Amino acid sequence: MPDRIEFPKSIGFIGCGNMAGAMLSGWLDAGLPKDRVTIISPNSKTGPGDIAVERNWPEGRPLPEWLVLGVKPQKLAEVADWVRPLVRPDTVVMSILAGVTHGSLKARFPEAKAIVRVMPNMAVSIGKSVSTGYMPQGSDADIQAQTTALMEQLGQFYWLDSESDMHAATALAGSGPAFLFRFIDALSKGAEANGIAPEQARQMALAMVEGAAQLAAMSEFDPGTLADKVASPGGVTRAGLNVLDQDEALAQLLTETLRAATERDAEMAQEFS
Ligand SMILES: NC(=O)C1=CN([C@@H]2O[C@H](COP(=O)(O)OP(=O)(O)OC[C@H]3O[C@@H](n4cnc5c(N)ncnc54)[C@H](O)[C@@H]3O)[C@@H](O)[C@H]2O)C=CC1
Ligand SMILES: O=C(O)[C@@H]1CCC=N1
Repeated sequence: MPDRIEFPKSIGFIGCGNMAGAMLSGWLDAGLPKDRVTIISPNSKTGPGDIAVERNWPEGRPLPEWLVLGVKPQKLAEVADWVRPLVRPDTVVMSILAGVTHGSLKARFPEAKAIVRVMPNMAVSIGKSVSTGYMPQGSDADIQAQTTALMEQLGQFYWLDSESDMHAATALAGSGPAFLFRFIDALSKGAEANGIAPEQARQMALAMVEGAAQLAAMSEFDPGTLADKVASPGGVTRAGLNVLDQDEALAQLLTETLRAATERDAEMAQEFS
């Protein structure tokens, strides 16, 4: 468990859907007091922790110290015009938007004290994300430290030196859970095809992945070595690994998967910045 931190006195969320909502849940669990949070979003009535969702910044409420941008990248242009007045010289803007560059955010919110990009994943809600962050060199060290502290409440956190690395980091750590969910689904369907009842196949596939991931995380051996430890010569596992390893089928598939996601993130940087 990370140390308990001093949360900002006030945090606003512009958009609080799947991802920003999961971050907020994680922070509430980590001790962020609800009364420091303001959520603005057009659709729902309440957000995580039953916090009321507002349509506009509530009249008379002091502007937030930190403002988390949680809308889709496609919405940024539309949202920026009315969000700009909420951003003052003492506001830190945290963006979770895929692709959208620091420079573009700076151009939209020139008054901000600092702009920080972070790329979380959905496991923030259980404190198990692996997230990355980017701020240009020479950025305010205190803000960087506060960002680290905030993000470490949600799992592991790594700063990237180069913003362009955010593309590959987003593909691996941001999108990665979706790839793994597909993998679990495929394992489950494979077991079904071999006669295991669907619900049991799903539960077994999930439990196996959870156990294997924890074991790999705790092990002194790297995953490649662990795979070989499971496989007896001429045995069951080797027969399966031969399929995955034939012409490096799985390695190639995942390389292509990550390349496609990385390239899309770079494209989005052009489209939405
Ligand atoms: N879903 C994920 O696993 C991850 C998503 N992200 C980023 O998080 C951002 C949000 O993605 P999701 O949470 O998946 O989408 P989402 O659709 O669940 O959330 C977007 C939220 O923005 C709200 N919204 C729409 N128009 C708005 C407006 N004009 N003003 C205020 N709020 C508005 C929506 O009502 C919704 O609650 C994206 O920029 C995405 O790149 C980053 C990492 C992982
Ligand atoms: O799919 C997306 O664009 C976002 C970024 C990473 C996860 N979801």
